[in-house]
Amino acid sequence: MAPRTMSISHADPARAAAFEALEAVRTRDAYANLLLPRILRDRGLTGRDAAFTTELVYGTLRGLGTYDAVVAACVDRSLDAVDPEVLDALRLGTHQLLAMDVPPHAAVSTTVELVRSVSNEGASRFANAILRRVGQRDLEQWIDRIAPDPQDDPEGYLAVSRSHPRWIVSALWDSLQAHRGAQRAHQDIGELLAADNARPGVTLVTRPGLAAVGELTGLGALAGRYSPYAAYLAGGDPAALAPVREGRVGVQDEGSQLVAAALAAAPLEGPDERWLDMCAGPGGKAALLAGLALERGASLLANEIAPHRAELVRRSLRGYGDRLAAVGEAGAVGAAGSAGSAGVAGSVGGVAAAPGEQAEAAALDVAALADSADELVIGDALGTGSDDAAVTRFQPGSGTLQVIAADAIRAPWKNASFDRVMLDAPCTGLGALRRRPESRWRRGPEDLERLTRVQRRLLSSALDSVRPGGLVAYVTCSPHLEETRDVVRQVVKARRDVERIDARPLLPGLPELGGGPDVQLWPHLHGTDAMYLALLRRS
Ligand SMILES: C[S@@+](CC[C@H](N)C(=O)[O-])C[C@H]1O[C@@H](n2cnc3c(N)ncnc32)[C@H](O)[C@@H]1O
Repeated sequence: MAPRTMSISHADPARAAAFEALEAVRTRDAYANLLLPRILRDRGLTGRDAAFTTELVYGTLRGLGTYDAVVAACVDRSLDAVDPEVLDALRLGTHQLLAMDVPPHAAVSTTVELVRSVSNEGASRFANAILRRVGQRDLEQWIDRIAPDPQDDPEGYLAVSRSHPRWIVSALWDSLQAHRGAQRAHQDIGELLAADNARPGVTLVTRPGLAAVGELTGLGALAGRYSPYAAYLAGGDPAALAPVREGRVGVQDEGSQLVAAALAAAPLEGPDERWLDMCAGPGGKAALLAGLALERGASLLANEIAPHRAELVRRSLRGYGDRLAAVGEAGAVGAAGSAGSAGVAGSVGGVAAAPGEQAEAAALDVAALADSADELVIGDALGTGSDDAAVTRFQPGSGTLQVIAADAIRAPWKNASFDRVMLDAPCTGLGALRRRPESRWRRGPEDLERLTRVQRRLLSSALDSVRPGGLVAYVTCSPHLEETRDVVRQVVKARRDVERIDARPLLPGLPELGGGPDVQLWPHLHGTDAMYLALLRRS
């Protein structure tokens, strides 16, 4: 990347940074939300320039489907025949012309300059001609002109006008229909897709026992609408807040908070001492569950197949380190020690991240990370072994936390070991498209077969792991019916020991939760990611 950075350094710095990000997303499968802060830092962009670049990158990636259709209508060849670098620049220019408050002459001239610096004089003349055509209409006029007739082809119309791949429009519409009925689905689909295109605000989560929402409202945040642990940050960098740096507060979508809290709140007969988070990386739900477990003297085992993500789980739990050390339990967090064959992630209490690392970890949007490519790691394919020694160090009922790295399909713990199990399964992430602007263009329906096979196996393993009478929460950040309702139905049907629980009363105050027993949250209705929750009891 270094030569490219140098070659465009004389172009407008904010736009050059946006171009660099777009190119990395296209060529290296980079994640914009992880990459952009580094690019901004490297180029010394702050304040308004950083905000401009961020909007340019996120907006362009979200609007890519619409913008490509507009550009395609302006060129006399297929888009495949346009130099990919020139096409990236044209996308950036189109976003400025159609969706940003940038004077048209500035949008065109700066983009032409950018093309000149990354390509040649001919390409810059080409870009100039195309962008002048783009600028002849506003977005609405372009959509009228290029999108299919909404009466003849409603999905095709929405795909172009709301910039989503058609298969995603279709999957989201099916899910809305299943949960809310045909009429509401028809009314809602446009709003849902629009919500995917709006940048979400930053939601904070207070770790129970370590911070309270009042501390955050005192710092200018607004108390969350539904989750008692949530606060909305009005602006600014969450990593700059002391409670975030200290690991007492995290960044987490309110929907993720609600499904974790629902599992903790579900009535349970018998002991309530051993909790398991089966697929815990990077640790957002584990950190909330940890606090809720500790409040009642229960212990949490947080498991994650990928060792580097188990390390993120460990970091997300770091705020509990001192408390646990003070309890002084044998085998408490801190006892797990060195890695076994499965890569035990190590102790929470004993490891202190360097200050820089802490700030970086704090700045990570855990909900965004949950959909990184790693989530498609499939346990059985990797053949990760187990670490029985690590699991036996787990001390139920003594208020301990432990992080291990193992394949939950070949669980290293004994059957019926746990009272409550969270299974936040690897999924397509279609419920969090607003957070990951590029992900809609990366996923394909072909991902589903592999994912649903893993999801079924993980859910069977979760049900084996919980004791009779114990509870399993099956959660995805996707509303796709195949990886939510269908997975649960198939697994429950194949067993005689599972009862479905109505999850709706466990999310008090939330409107429009549908007919149950499962809960599907929606960005356009609840302001959360489209989290799915099914609650199951093993009989
Ligand atoms: C949706 S993410 C979990 C997000 C997490 N619960 C949170 O709130 O931060 C799914 C995780 O499951 C992990 N995973 C995938 N297959 C697994 C397996 N067989 N065993 C354990 N973890 C697995 C992925 O690496 C990924 O970190």
